[in-house]
Amino acid sequence: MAMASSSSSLEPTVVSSPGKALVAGGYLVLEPAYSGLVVSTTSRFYTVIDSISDSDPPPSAPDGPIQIRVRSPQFLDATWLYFVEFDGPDAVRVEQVLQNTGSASGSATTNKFVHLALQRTLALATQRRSAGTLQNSLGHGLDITIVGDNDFYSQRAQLAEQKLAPTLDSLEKLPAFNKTGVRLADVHKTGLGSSAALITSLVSGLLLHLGVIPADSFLTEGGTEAASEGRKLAHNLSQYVHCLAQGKVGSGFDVSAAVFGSQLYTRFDPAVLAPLMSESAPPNTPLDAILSPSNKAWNYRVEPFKLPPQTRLMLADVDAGSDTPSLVSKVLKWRKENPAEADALWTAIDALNMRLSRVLSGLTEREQSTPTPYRKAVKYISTIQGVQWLANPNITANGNHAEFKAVIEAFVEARQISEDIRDNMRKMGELSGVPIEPPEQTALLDACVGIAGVIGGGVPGAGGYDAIWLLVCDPPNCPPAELPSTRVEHVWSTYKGLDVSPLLAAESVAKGVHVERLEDVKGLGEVVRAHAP
Ligand SMILES: Nc1ncnc2c1ncn2[C@@H]1O[C@H](COP(=O)(O)OP(=O)(O)OP(=O)(O)O)[C@@H](O)[C@H]1O
Ligand SMILES: C[C@@](O)(CCOP(=O)(O)O)CC(=O)O
Repeated sequence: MAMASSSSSLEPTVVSSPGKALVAGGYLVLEPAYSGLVVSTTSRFYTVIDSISDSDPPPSAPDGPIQIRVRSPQFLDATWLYFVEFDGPDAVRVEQVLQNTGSASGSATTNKFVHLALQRTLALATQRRSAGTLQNSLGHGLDITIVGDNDFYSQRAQLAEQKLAPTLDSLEKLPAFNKTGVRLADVHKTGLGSSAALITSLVSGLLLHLGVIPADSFLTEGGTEAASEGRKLAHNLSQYVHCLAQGKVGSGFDVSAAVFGSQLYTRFDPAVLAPLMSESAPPNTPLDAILSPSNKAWNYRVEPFKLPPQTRLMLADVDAGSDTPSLVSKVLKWRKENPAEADALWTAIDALNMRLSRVLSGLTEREQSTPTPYRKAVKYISTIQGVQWLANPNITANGNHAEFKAVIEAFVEARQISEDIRDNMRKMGELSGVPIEPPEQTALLDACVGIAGVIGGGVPGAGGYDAIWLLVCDPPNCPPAELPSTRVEHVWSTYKGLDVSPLLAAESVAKGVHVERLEDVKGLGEVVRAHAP
């Protein structure tokens, strides 16, 4: 791979990556035999990397150690300072300088996700460039700001403080990168994959800023085949850092979505990371040979996916919360103890998941081949409940032809498949004693899929109590009051039994991690400058 010159310009390096919702394939996607359908979101994580300029030398002596200052301005006590020490030609250490932040608690916090991202990225950088070149790229050091769109963290308290109802309009009124008023350890996350998006944007930004990958690495789009070597390296390194920070090797669908965007994802064999999974690995552990895109052991598969035109993903944060790792361990324990029954169930669910992916992709093809019947069909079904979509015996009258009916039949099939997936995921939960779609979520989802214009829905990822997803018709030029999303919002805002709060996130059409311009991102320049050292 051609080395790029480091971006030692005064311009900051700004990189963003999307959040995610695993709409089909929870638990199955942990095994390479099965795939998961993951939608990347418009809600994104942003990393801004500035070089500490000569005019702003760090507090230590001008020729003191190289420093990396990291800030997360949305949180209290979320500033971390690191010293960078080069131990010989191919080893680098990144040590946190524990400073009294003057916080109420008086104690400095640590952040394993940030620390490991810095440490392992710089280690890889010294193995791809020379320590000397890297030291030049680092200069006095780096000033890094990381922020996530408001969706990643519950905004309930902020809405209540401003006496705003929990609606999409209210969420739009909140400041970008809103302060949470709490420490990271105390924030209510919403399940969009903050750690995966954070690590992907931070690692990708560092690789660019330090010239380890070419400046155009994230211009190409598409899945693994079309992706650049730089994007693939960012993927492998982000997967490694994320697994190390989380202390386990999950399926990696969240990092893959953060890197490549919406996709049908098939995991890599976790054995590829085994040699590196010790946090105490020596600073000069050889990373490049294992993490390089040329290492065929990275046998993940990414098939680009997008939701059908004129439909919209809706996500809700259900204020009940679940502990994903414990759900996963219980399901996998049951699967191990009941292999025959589990295999049959996994096979049935996988068949439904793959059909859902094909039917939704088939609808996109129909919009391209018969745009007018497609758009008329979406407009028609957006006004009536799913159970009535084929009820009209004269559906092909009044100038509507077979293609019109065929589109509606495809939407009916997508609806039926998502209901069948729900049935089987509930069965997985009942058999393993895990609340994957507990009764409270079933009641909420049943109420939602009965709304006119709603295609289907379910519990994303591991399920539990903390979120639901819906796919709804979203015809253009439709009065807001007649949109299915408006009807859904009303049901959510008046729902009794669970506290259901919408997220602004929709499906992102951008393909994963990409470079941003500071001035193009609403509120980002202000939040960076407001917290400049
Ligand atoms: N804005 C941020 N700045 C710094 N670190 C963050 C930020 N947001 C999240 N993190 C890091 O990510 C960790 C959360 O990772 P964890 O794996 O526990 O959750 P997750 O599965 O990514 O959560 P969710 O999917 O709900 O976002 C936090 O403990 C923190 O270390
Ligand atoms: C259960 C699992 O398959 C999905 C977890 O998804 P989520 O974190 O609940 O969005 C675990 C994994 O894929 O790593």
